Formats: sequence, C-alpha cells, structure tokens
Amino acid sequence: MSTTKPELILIFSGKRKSGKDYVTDRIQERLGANVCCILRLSGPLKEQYAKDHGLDYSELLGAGQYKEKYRADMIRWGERKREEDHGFFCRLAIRQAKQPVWIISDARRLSDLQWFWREFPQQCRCVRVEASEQTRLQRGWMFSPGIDDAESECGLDQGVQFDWIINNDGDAGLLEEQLKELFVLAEDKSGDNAGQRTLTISG
Ligand SMILES: Nc1ncnc2c1ncn2[C@@H]1O[C@H](COP(=O)(O)OP(=O)(O)OP(=O)(O)O)[C@@H](O)[C@H]1O
Ligand SMILES: C[C@@](O)(CCOP(=O)(O)O)CC(=O)O
Repeated sequence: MSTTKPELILIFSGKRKSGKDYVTDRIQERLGANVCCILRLSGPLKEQYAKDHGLDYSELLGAGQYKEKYRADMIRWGERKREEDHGFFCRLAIRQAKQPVWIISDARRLSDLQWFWREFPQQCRCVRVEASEQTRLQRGWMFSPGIDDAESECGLDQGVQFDWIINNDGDAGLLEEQLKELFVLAEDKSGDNAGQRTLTISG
C-alpha cells in the first residue's frame, strides 16, 4: 500500500465525550488542512459497519446519540476484524493521508499504538484528552456497562507514557494554553523540512 510519509503523528485517545473530536478539530483549524489531516481509526470501521447493516455512515461519525445505539455491536464487530489483523483499521485510516502532520483522533487499544510505533518509530507522539465525569455527563455521556468498563474505553488507561495530557474541562483560553507546545512542534515539523516521501506499509 502506498501513502505519503508524515513528519509527525499525534495519536489522541480519551474517554467518551472527553472532547477528542473537539480538540483535534481546533488543532487542525490552527495548522490548516493542507498541513494537518485528521484520521479516525473508527472511520473505515463505521463505513463498513454502516454498509453491512444498512445504517447512516455520516450519523455514525457524528457526536449525536445515533451511534450510541450501535456502539456495543460495532465494538464487537470491530474486535472480530482486529483479532484477524491488528493493523486492519490503521492501514485503512491512513490510505489517503498526504499532509505532513497526521492526527489520529481515536486510538483505543495498545495494539493501535504498537502498530503506529512499529511503522513510524520516529514520528509518533501520544496525547491524552481528559475531562471530568461531570463535564462528560453535561456533554451527553452516560455510563454503559460493557462499554465504559471494557477495552474500547479503558485499553489505554495504563501502560502508555503520554507526551501531553490535555485537560478539556475549561474554556478556550485554557485549552489553547495547553496546546502551545504541541503547536510549536507541529509547526516545526511541517515547516521547511516537511518532506513528501513515499513509503510502503508492510503487513
Ligand atoms: N472544550 C469544549 N468546549 C465546548 N464544547 C466542547 C468542548 N469539548 C467538547 N465539547 C462538545 O462536547 C461534545 C463531545 O465532544 P467530542 O465529540 O469532541 O468528544 P469525543 O471524545 O470525540 O466523544 P465520543 O468519542 O464519545 O464521540 C461535542 O458536542 C463537543 O462539541
Ligand atoms: C466501534 C468504535 O470504533 C466506535 C468509536 O466511536 P467514537 O470514536 O466514539 O465516535 C469503538 C471501538 O473501536 O472500540
């Protein structure tokens, strides 16, 4: 499979309604879509799941309640695919990526991180988005047994050395402050030295 080699990969994780999409959208707005793309591991998963089950793919991608009706079954469906091939969704997610900075907005499992670290040992940085339970409840989260206590939500609670932990309980100013270092790194990596080399993904 052919893609374009990135200069920096920011791998985001965080609990439901912590604000992964919100924070990564803000970063892309700041860096610009020519420099930074947002890649969702759940994108190809939801696309195929929607086709197989006659569902609305764009609704599954959104922040509303629609996807929550199907979440438990989507998790099981995706885990069956991952058991056969750990890198299955990672490879699909990066297919079209051309920008020097990639944001993976929804890592959930150590196997996702391991795949990226193996393929791109120099480029990966891990970012955790955190918000209190109270904030997440206000954003529409409700604890669901079998989801919030399972690997999909807890797989990266231990065993990862995060490069940044972003608290997303506060206002825009507080968020901006916490993203400063990350912007400096991304702007540095996407500057003059941002190469456009082609690489081959194995496996
Ligand atoms: N800092 C913030 N300020 C205002 N609204 C926010 C902020 N962070 C998140 N939100 C809002 O909270 C809701 C959930 O955020 P988001 O969809 O980014 O979370 P998520 O972690 O991607 O959630 P999930 O994985 O459950 O889909 C969205 O409606 C989003 O706009
Ligand atoms: C099925 C799944 O990909 C849903 C992710 O949805 P979202 O990122 O919370 O919108 C979660 C998983 O892969 O375990």
